[in-house]
Amino acid sequence: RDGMEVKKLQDFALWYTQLMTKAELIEYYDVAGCYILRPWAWSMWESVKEWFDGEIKKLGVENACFPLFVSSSRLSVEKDHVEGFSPEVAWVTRSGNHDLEEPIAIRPTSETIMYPQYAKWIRSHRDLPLKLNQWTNVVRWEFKHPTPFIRSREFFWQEGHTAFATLEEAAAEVLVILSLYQQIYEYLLAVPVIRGFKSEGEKFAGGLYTTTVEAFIPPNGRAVQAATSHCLGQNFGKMFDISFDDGSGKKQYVWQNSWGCTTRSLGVMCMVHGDDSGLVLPPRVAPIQVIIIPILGGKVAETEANMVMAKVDEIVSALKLAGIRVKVEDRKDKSPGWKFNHWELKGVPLRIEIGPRDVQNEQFVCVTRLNKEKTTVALADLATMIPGMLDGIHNAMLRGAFEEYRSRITVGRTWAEFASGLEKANVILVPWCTDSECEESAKKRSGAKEASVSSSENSAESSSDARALSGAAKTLCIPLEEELERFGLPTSLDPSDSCFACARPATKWTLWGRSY
Ligand SMILES: O=C1CCCN[C@@H]1CCCn1cnc2cc(F)c(F)cc2c1=O
Ligand SMILES: [Mg+2]
Repeated sequence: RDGMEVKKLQDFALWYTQLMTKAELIEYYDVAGCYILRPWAWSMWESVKEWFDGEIKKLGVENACFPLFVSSSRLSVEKDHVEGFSPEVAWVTRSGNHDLEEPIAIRPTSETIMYPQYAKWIRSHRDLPLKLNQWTNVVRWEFKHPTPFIRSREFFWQEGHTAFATLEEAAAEVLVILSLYQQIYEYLLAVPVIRGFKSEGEKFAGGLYTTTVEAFIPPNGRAVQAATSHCLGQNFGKMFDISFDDGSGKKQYVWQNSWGCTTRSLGVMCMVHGDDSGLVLPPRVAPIQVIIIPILGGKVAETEANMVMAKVDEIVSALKLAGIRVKVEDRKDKSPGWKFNHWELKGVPLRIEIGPRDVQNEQFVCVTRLNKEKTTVALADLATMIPGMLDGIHNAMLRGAFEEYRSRITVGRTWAEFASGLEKANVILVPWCTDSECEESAKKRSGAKEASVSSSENSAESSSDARALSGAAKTLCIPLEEELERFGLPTSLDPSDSCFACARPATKWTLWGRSY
């Protein structure tokens, strides 16, 4: 009953929701769209947070904590910043059985909470740059199909909010943060992502431009925005009068950025790496990296059992000394077979099996979760072998996912090639004019009945899941040139190249696809 009951490519949505509870990451909750994050999940968020927090502190970013609540008048300071989002705002209207004078919103993001204070703190160029971040939870009352980690009404994230005297400084930081996000995914989670710019139609409307890291979910061929780093320009400076004396007595508005990465990152990792036996965890965030299972079958004499457990204790201390997160699975009421399945379901990267004969031979058996490969290792080599094996597992996971992502990118130049890429549930790199009208009509045209029906036929997306997620394609990003090179994709466009969707001249290679 405890193992996975559905295969990943058989019904991907069902596989994922089952995986969430069977791997003890999540418990479902009686408020729709909200989930309990159990220790196995929270520990991985803590690993992401520990690494990223260390990196932004190297950049001089300081953490702070602003209030959870925002008054209605404060929230709606700028119409177009909030009006499109207002259906998502959750409100507190009562305390006890008394209505509040004025309803109070729960923060969906913190610009309107932080920036009036920025205006008070920033007066002179000497007050710049101001670089604050906060690790918080936010609430957005989404109506789309909730999915653990991927889309929930409450989620955890960090939100960075920085202010500079010049656009050059802001523009540089946007890309530095974007590369840190790429490292969260590739260095910590072994998930390949493509860095790029959002189109005018997909960017954060309150900002100047938006950069993004886009991940890919092979089973249903959908892309997912994995983190975002916006250059806000002087828009919020003008909105909140965040200005400074530039030293010559002249008043200047600040140039700002804001950037965020959420617990969605954990869902993306589970989707990309999980298999029919359960989670496959990247070693750098695995709460347990090595599980030791002593093999003390019934017939083993007590003296032998004591000998094995003594050796197990030595192994544990050697691994802990090497900084490895290790646990001994020595429950008496579970069989070895049950234990193998359980820790495979939990996704622990390495399993060590050791019985009396292994101890006599001064060796142990090591099983790699990723490919179930068994190797016999000499006990003497333990402390040097294990860290290297874990790095090897990470690199193999990243390489495998990278090759899979690359294999699902169709390069097209015409609408027909674009549509056939969509039909294969791929993402498509096409020459595009970057015109917003063209984007809107191409989105509609791609969502037309015939195009969307076939997507569920060619991917593990069940029909119910296909309904929950739209069949239309949209722009995902305009990849950075170095990303096109890294993926072995075309980088240059001829002046004669026309847009895949309209007659205008194409100006940018652009990634399109269905997305979450
Ligand atoms: O995406 C980020 C990174 C972290 C800081 N914020 C930016 C922009 C957030 C864009 N956004 C996104 N969602 C929102 C939902 C709301 F209900 C609402 F009132 C406002 C927003 C909203 O401004
Ligand atoms: Mg949203």
